[in-house]
Amino acid sequence: MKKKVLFVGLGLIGGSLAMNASKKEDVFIMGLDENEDSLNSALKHGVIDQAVRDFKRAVKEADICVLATPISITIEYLNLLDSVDLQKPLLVTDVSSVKNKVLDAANQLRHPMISFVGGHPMAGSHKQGYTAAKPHLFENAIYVLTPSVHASDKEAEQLKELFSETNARFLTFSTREHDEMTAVISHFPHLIASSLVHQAKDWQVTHPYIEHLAAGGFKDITRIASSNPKLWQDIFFQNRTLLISMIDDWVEEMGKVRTFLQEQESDRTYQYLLEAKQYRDGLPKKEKGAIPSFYDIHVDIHDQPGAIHDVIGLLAQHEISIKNIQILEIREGITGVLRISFATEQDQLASKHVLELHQYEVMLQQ
Ligand SMILES: NC(=O)c1ccc[n+]([C@@H]2O[C@H](COP(=O)([O-])OP(=O)(O)OC[C@H]3O[C@@H](n4cnc5c(N)ncnc54)[C@H](O)[C@@H]3O)[C@@H](O)[C@H]2O)c1
Ligand SMILES: O=C(O)C(=O)C[C@]1(C(=O)O)C=C[C@@H](O)C=C1
Repeated sequence: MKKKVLFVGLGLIGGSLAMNASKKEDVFIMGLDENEDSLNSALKHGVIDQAVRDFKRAVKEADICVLATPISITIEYLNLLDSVDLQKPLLVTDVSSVKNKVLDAANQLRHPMISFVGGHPMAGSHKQGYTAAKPHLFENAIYVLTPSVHASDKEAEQLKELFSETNARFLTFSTREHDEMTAVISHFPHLIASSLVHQAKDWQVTHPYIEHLAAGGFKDITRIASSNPKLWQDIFFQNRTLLISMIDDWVEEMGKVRTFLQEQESDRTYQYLLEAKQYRDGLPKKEKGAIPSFYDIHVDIHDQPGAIHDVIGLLAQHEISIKNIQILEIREGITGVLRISFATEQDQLASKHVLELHQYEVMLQQ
């Protein structure tokens, strides 16, 4: 018999995960989303087998429930679970970017049929909604698991199996470790990106031309400031305490740099920049994932004649040679994805640049 999986929230993350789970022949997917357009599209594309609207009724039928809504809503759904008259075991997971309050709610569940293993795929985008979902979003990404008190390795293995098509790499951390690391590497950088945009906006009052000078550097470092503010408001408040202490550390750090400049300490300034460069350059580029990767990019293309030819043609014009090309996904009526491999990082970056100049959406696979 097929395993029944209920996805609550079919946005960027829920939709992308459902696209992967739907590749499994032994899985029947139910989808629930307050956005009717997302539900209908997911049904039409075969990403879900059934659209449902009543959470309590649907969750009774499910073997696994994936909560992929904004974090505060995920907690509301978790709080409903004890009042459901479950007749069979239910494995619940989530995708929330902050784990503390989610795990508090999960650990408080008393229903003997429920087990909970928290999940957080460490990949995403500044875009939102089902239309931004992509099956390859998590390829070679880290997928953090944070088990609750109501879970064993068996349940974690079930999730790894359900999401094996993502080609993500699963790692288990405690809630605390997870929230501290994501505060440093994801949430605080987001806050800084937004603050840099505010600074530019303030300067624009006296320097109206400033927006036209925004080139690669500013755009690279502030891309994430274009994300959904509602989602990030939720993330900031869920990880509020850690973020406050990181703001204090940052102010102290800036004070240090300010002194270097004030006191004209050019050697220490150089050393500061050098150490940052060395750490940044040393970040792992190729995590060993399930797919052996070269220097890959993923390019979104439209399902229309000549689409692949156009991409290859552009790269050929710029004398960038391709080592391998693969169609990852083309479903009728939705964007497809090409994976293109290069021999060198230089070719990888050059191809991204060329394709983006021609309005293609390109993701570097690192
Ligand atoms: N965006 C990212 O980069 C990213 C990455 C990893 C994890 N996450 C986490 O994933 C979760 C979802 O984020 P997302 O980026 O997919 O957002 P999203 O806005 O793309 O998707 C959220 C979905 O939840 C639906 N929804 C909202 N309220 C609902 C309700 N009460 N009942 C049913 N459906 C409801 C929305 O209609 C939408 O389809 C968040 O918890 C976030 O922390 C986000
Ligand atoms: O790539 C982006 O746009 C993201 O912001 C993705 C990102 C991140 O890397 O910080 C954001 C939030 C998540 O919880 C995981 C991943």
